[in-house]
Amino acid sequence: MSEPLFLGIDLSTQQLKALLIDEKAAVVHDFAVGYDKDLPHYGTTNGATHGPGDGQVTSPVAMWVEALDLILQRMRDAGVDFSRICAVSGAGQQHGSVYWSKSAADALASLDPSKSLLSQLNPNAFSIHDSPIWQDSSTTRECRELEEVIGGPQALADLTGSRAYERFTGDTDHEDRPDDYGATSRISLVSSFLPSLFLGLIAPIEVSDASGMNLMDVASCRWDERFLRACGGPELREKIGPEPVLGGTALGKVASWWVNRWGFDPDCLVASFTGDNPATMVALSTPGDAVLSLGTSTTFLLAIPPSNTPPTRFTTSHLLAHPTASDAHIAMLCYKNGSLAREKVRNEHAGGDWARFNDLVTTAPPGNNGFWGLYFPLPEIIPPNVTGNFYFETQDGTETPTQVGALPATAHPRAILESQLLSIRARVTAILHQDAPRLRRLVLTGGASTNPTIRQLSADLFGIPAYVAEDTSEAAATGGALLARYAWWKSKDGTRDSFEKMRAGDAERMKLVAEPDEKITRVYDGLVETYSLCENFVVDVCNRE
Ligand SMILES: Nc1ncnc2c1ncn2[C@@H]1O[C@H](COP(=O)(O)OP(=O)(O)O)[C@@H](O)[C@H]1O
Ligand SMILES: O=C(CO)[C@@H](O)[C@H](O)COP(=O)(O)O
Repeated sequence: MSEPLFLGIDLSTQQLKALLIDEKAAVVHDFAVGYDKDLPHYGTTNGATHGPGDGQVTSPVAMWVEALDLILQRMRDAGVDFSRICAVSGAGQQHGSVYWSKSAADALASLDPSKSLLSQLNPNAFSIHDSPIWQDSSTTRECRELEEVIGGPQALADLTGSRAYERFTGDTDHEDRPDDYGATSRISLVSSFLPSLFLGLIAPIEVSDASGMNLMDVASCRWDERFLRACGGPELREKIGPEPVLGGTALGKVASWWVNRWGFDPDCLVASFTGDNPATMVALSTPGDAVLSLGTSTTFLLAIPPSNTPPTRFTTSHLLAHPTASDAHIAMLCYKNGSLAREKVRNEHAGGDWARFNDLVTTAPPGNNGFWGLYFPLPEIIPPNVTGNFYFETQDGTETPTQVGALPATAHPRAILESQLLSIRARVTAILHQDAPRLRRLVLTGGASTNPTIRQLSADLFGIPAYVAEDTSEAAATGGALLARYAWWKSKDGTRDSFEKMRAGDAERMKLVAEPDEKITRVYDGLVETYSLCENFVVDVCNRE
């Protein structure tokens, strides 16, 4: 009998990725479909469509379905033996939502193996064809209304783990399309939409990803009627489906479409998928690690172990339920202006070339000769809703920044890296749980984690060694594959429980990529305050406008 494989799918902002691991968690294959490049007929920019309304950002749900059809074809063309896959799970960009029509359940239950998913599901299985995604910032009014009903931002954060954020699913605006909302039978998150396709029925939402909706009580991991009523009226309870489940819960076996079209084993398990950030934690985090995910967004993630002291809820960061441990949590900072803002600086000031960008970073010293740049091409999450580019100088030897109209062209690459990372550093101490072990490693992942200059600057600025996974920068898909393996491992013996026990025999596949230079770390210790002064200035200006 050939060795089992486990499939992890990650539907992230710019690409769909599929990764296969073996029983020892080694990566065997990985595949990707880039939305802009491989599916240009949807006309997305970096996987998204901006507008028509102010701040609205969506992705065509049909594009995601077609990406799945295409990645399966690529896997077959590369010789993947689908019958070896014992379980599938995965990850989805957080907060994005999919709206199933009233005929979706029948369409999913009767998929014809001679036809693609796209041709059978699009358009009729969906009541809304443009799925709101995490880059949306159009729902400020809904957010403030929800906070007011619940008793303010802190009260909402205490209950759901986060104050109301524009991208959070519960705050999505349905008022301007009551007919489409009325025609919706069920609402999935991206992470529950994918397993629905594998199962041939609509899957429940998973607890950690449910924490990004402002609808779930983050302590009990159950939907809360108060939020459901405030966000979607009485019918939202039905549309949202059953209570959330833990990540890696076996939900059933693959539908016959997968067996008959692609040759999956009829016993292949489908496990609950989670959000891409929680899946990244599943793949990478061990106690004492901080994870810095440099995908489209930048996220900084800390595992919060089970504790007698419940984790503090902040209105500036998120608290998520942990996907595999019902009594643990994840603290998260999330920035919208991550890779795309860096790409913009690279294109405008480094000829579109990462090597040139890196040269410019390394020719300037830490502190960038007193040149500061804060870049928010999209309305930011931290600090909330600031937009635009802001430049400062501290040239007179003092730490007080002065706003200036421009920077020397060569100063931008280092300026953006320093300001993005100092924003995180300025907030880390606050979100570290009192029982958390001292941070010993910074684990980097996502597209930009392949960049050696970004690795070194991260290690220097945080003052801890930077690591990456040995065999892939796709941590979310790896976490998904591990959740698949977890569901399969548990299914073999009813006494098996914890995810850590399953991982106990696995080799640790991490490599050290940058050691901090103490002298440079000390320079950055002294720059946190200056960064905060620049940021406060930006917040004041944007709030005045
Ligand atoms: N060498 C590099 N240096 C810096 N950033 C890079 C490099 N290679 C890729 N990236 C960034 O990685 C981003 C994509 O990361 P990825 O993790 O695939 O995103 P997502 O999972 O959100 O779709 C791109 O937007 C690009 O800016
Ligand atoms: O909004 C968030 C987290 O709250 C984002 O991190 C999304 O989950 C998108 O992730 P990437 O595509 O950047 O990995």
